[in-house]
Amino acid sequence: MTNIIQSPREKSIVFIGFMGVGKTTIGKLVAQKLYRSFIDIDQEIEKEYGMPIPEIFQTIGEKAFREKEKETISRFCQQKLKVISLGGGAFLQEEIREMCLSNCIVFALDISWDRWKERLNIIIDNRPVLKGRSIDEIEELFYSRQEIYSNHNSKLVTDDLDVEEVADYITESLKLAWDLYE
Ligand SMILES: Nc1ncnc2c1ncn2[C@@H]1O[C@H](COP(=O)(O)OP(=O)(O)O)[C@@H](O)[C@H]1O
Ligand SMILES: O=C(O)C1=C[C@@H](OP(=O)(O)O)[C@@H](O)[C@H](O)C1
Ligand SMILES: [Mg+2]
Repeated sequence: MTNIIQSPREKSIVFIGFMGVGKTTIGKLVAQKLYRSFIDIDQEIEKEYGMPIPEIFQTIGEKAFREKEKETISRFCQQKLKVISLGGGAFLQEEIREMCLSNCIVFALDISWDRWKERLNIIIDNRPVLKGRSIDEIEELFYSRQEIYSNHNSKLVTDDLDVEEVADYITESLKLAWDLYE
């Protein structure tokens, strides 16, 4: 896909990373700090179907969800000046990786397995992909997904940072990079 957006300052910012790392929370905060509109791809799909993600998985199945995910990302990643948070499985699709990397600034949020484990209880109910898996299977999934998240323009390990600190760090580093470019 060709890069239709020229100036780095205008490019939309896309957050990627494993489920529960903070893409939705941080994306919303970064959007506020940059005065941009925020798009959460899962929330867009939820609006369209009028039901939460676990019910969408149950009703249409994961394959159809992945198609809808691709179609929704394709629509938003071609727009400029947005902050867009993807679902953690989106980057499994090569077409999604390509369209985001060619049009947007892709920011990976990373976390260690030990820290992530502490978050499992608060996120599992809304993550159908984690349901019914043992902790060992989830650990395997966590590590097997890491390679897809290495396709990024920038990355931050969030282990020792609260959400405000993460959002501030990202906002400031983006502004610095934009100033250097000009
Ligand atoms: N840096 C952080 N420190 C502590 N808790 C966090 C942090 N980032 C996210 N969280 C919490 O983790 C949970 C999952 O965050 P969410 O934004 O939904 O992640 P994702 O969109 O990547 O699945 C939320 O309860 C959120 O408040
Ligand atoms: O990693 C995944 O396969 C998924 C991640 C979820 O988004 P979050 O990463 O925001 O939890 C959501 O898209 C769906 O439950 C599938
Ligand atoms: Mg999310």
